[in-house]
Amino acid sequence: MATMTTQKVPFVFIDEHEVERLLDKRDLLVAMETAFGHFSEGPSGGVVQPVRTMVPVQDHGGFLASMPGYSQKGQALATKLVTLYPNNGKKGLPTHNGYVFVFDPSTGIIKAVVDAESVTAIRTAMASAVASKHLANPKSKVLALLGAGVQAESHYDALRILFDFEQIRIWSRGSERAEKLARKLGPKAKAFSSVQETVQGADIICTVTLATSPVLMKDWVKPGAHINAVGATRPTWQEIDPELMRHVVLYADTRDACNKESGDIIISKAQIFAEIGEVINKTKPAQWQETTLFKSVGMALEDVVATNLVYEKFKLEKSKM
Ligand SMILES: NC(=O)C1=CN([C@@H]2O[C@H](COP(=O)(O)OP(=O)(O)OC[C@H]3O[C@@H](n4cnc5c(N)ncnc54)[C@H](O)[C@@H]3O)[C@@H](O)[C@H]2O)C=CC1
Ligand SMILES: O=C([O-])C1=[NH+]CCC1
Repeated sequence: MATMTTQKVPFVFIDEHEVERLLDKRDLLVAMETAFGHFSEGPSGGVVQPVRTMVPVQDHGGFLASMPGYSQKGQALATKLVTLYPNNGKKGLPTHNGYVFVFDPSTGIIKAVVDAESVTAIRTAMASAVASKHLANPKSKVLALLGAGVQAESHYDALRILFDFEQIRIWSRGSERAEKLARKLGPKAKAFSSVQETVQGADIICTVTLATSPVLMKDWVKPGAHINAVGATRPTWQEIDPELMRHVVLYADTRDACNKESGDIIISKAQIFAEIGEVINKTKPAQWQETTLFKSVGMALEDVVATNLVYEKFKLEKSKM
């Protein structure tokens, strides 16, 4: 065996509690907006992010996703390994599990292993917040959450940074979970038993379910509303009525991934108008007075940006000890 001349620095392990403590949501909002701009700039933006690999684990109804990404301008390199097992919910287990592996881009040496469940919850919601900042009415007062799981709660946490909601309406298949979340979010939140009632008149609608067929219908959506469509990340899965998909001004986290992975886009044949990064770069307009929909399937870049912030904060705290 070859002898090593230097000792590798051991990597740190950062669990979900530390992620929640270290990750400042306002910092993440700014960092993510900047990174989306870099992504949609093309090669000069310095982002490398292939469309992820998804391995179906068919006999167990699950998926393993491998999501590497690099931001040259942010000097951040990471890869997430995450599983999606929709049936885990029925067993009382988390439906998304995994870790983000954070590397030093100058040496390729691993610096940290970070809990992916918490990172995914926070960064996905923050991507929707960035989109809502540009695509929703700034005076939005009524938020509708379809789904009452991890993403429903993190979406409320992220969006309330930007909007002063008067009502938070929650629907979930199985009303118990919606009622539980409504109690947790406080007096402005209320559980509803029908999707139509939940979304009627809502300014911002977030679809954060594990549905595989449409739950949100065109005629129920107020003209000028903004929708963050976050679930249905497989080519045969849908959350949104195809009529609605064709009727909205459609924005995406990334064209390539959404055209490959989003059943809502593939099945409806709806055309993506712009990436959110193009709106940020002002190369495409934010048509926020129209009915808009931001389709996200998830970007490695979001994990790269979020874990870089977590690690830098961790290092800063360590240096002061
Ligand atoms: N776009 C992105 O970047 C990301 C998207 N996701 C997706 O967001 C969605 C929500 O994720 P989590 O909140 O973490 O999941 P979760 O398991 O915590 O919650 C799922 C929610 O969907 C409901 N649900 C389950 N099956 C349903 C069905 N057939 N019809 C209607 N509702 C159903 C559950 O009752 C629950 O309220 C999932 O589709 C997930 O894969 C998750 C992470 C990142
Ligand atoms: O981006 C992501 O981490 C995921 N998108 C769908 C399942 C997990």
